[in-house]
Amino acid sequence: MKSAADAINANLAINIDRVVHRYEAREQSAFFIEQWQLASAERVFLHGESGSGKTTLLNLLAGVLTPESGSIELLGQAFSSLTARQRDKFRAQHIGVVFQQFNLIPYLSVLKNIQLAAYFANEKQGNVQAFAEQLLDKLQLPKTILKQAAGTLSVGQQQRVAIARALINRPELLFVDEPTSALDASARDAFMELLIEICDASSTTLVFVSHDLYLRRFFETFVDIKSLRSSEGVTEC
Ligand SMILES: Nc1ncnc2c1ncn2[C@@H]1O[C@H](COP(=O)(O)OP(=O)(O)OP(=O)(O)O)[C@@H](O)[C@H]1O
Repeated sequence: MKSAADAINANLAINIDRVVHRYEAREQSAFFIEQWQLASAERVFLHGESGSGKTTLLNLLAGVLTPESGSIELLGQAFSSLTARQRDKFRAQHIGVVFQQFNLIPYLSVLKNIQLAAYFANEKQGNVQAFAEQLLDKLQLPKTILKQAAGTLSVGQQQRVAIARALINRPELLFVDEPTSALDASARDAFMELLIEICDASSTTLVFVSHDLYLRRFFETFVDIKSLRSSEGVTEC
C-alpha cells in the first residue's frame, strides 16, 4: 500500500534532495540545496542577487548540469540519474526552457526553429504552424516573421521567438531565465499574461527567474534563492 508520503510525492513536479554541484571537482565551495519541492502547476518567482546561483539551479533542473551528489526528481522520475540521452529525451518531451542566451539556430527560419522543438518532442507537425502563429500573435510579432532567419531578428524579437519555441509543446515544466529583459513595458505585460494563460491551460509548473521585482505580482510563490541554499555539509560559494 502507498504511504501518505508517497501520495504527496506523486503530486510533486520538482523534488530536490540534498543536491550538491561544483563547477570544478576541486572547488572548495559548492552549490547546495538540501530540499526543495514544487507541486504540480505551481508557479514560482525565483529571485536573488547576481551570482547567487539562479542560473545554476535552472541548469540543474533542465539537465544541462548534473549534480555531483543528491537527486533531482521531475514529474516523479529520477531525472538526475538518467543517462545524457534519456535526459535529452525527457527534456524534449516535458520541459520548456528559455535561457538568457536564446539558443536559436540563426540561419534557420523562425518557423523551423519552433518546428525543431516540436520534432524533438515527437509532436504532430500538422498543428505546429497554427499554434506557432497563435503564440507569435499573442507575443505581438507579425506572422511574416515565421519565414525570417532567426539571426536577422532584433534581440527583443529573438527573445519572444525563444519563448514561443519553449511553449510550443505545452510543456509540463517550464524554466525561464530573465525572459522579459529585452521587452518594452507593453510587450512585457502581454508576454506575462500569455505565459500565465498557457501555464494555467496546461497546468504547467513554472520556475521563473528575474531581477525585475515588478513581475512578482504574477506569481503566488516568491522564493529568494538565499533561503533555498544551505551550508550544511559543504561550503557555499
Ligand atoms: N561555467 C561556470 N564555471 C565556473 N563557475 C561558474 C560557471 N557558471 C557560473 N559560475 C559561478 O557560479 C556562481 C553562480 O552563478 P549563476 O550564474 O548561477 O548566478 P545567477 O544568480 O544566475 O547570476 P545572474 O543573476 O548574474 O545571472 C557564480 O559565482 C558564478 O561565478
